[in-house]
Amino acid sequence: MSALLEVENLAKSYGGVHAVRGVSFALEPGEVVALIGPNGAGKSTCFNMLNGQIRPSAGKVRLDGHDMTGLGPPEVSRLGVGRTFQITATFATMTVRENVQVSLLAQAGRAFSPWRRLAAFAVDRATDLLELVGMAEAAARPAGELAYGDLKRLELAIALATSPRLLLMDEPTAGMAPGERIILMRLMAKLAKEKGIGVLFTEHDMDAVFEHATRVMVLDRGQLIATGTPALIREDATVKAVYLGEGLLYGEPGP
Ligand SMILES: Nc1ncnc2c1ncn2[C@@H]1O[C@H](COP(=O)(O)OP(=O)(O)OP(=O)(O)O)[C@@H](O)[C@H]1O
Repeated sequence: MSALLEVENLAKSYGGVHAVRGVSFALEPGEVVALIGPNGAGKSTCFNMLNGQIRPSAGKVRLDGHDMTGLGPPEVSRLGVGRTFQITATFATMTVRENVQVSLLAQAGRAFSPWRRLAAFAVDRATDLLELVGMAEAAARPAGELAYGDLKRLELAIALATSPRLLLMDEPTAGMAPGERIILMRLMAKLAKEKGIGVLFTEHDMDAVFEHATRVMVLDRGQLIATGTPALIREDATVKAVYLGEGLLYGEPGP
């Protein structure tokens, strides 16, 4: 049986710059996998290839055994790959619920139009999703009024509206207060476990990585240099060497 996500020898070059080279891994339903690495390691390029924003120079990406290499973001999304971004992508003047409804509408293959009555579309489903992320009470508020942590939870509901089997999360806790980070990461882990969603996330906060990832993959200069449990990665000599001086693995300042 094939894994949920299979990545085989994925590569992307820009002229002479090998942003990503020979990256291979698999991800199973319910797994929460962190993709970490120093600045410029190739994390964003990998993500952009997985959701179809960038066409790979070489390699294959399969979802449930179906080749999705080279497909664009709408097709990739329809196949079941959701994504949240480092900079949240919501409509500020719409209510929290309407933001989720727009995503549900798009998922149903219907474009948003001012003539269609958005207010009546899939209200229950939108409310269920907001409940799932703990945002039901804010349903009628304009998204632009939300605190940052709440906005991230709304963004998660928007991504879940596409019924993803694989969720790509780009630095999910960036810019959040420590308490909010814990809430979001626990929610992500719970959703993965309960709904069997595979999660791949990038993160600079190593506490979040070591506490919530079931597996950690380390990229350096475009190549995977280590893969393993958080405990193994924390003690890996090669990984330590890559991060030496950045003080990232243990939250200590560099020399
Ligand atoms: N469009 C592009 N043209 C040329 N080089 C690029 C382009 N996009 C990325 N690169 C290069 O590819 C490498 C990987 O970049 P990428 O943004 O994927 O790294 P990253 O791990 O996401 O970094 P960060 O943690 O800083 O976001 C870098 O050397 C970067 O300069």
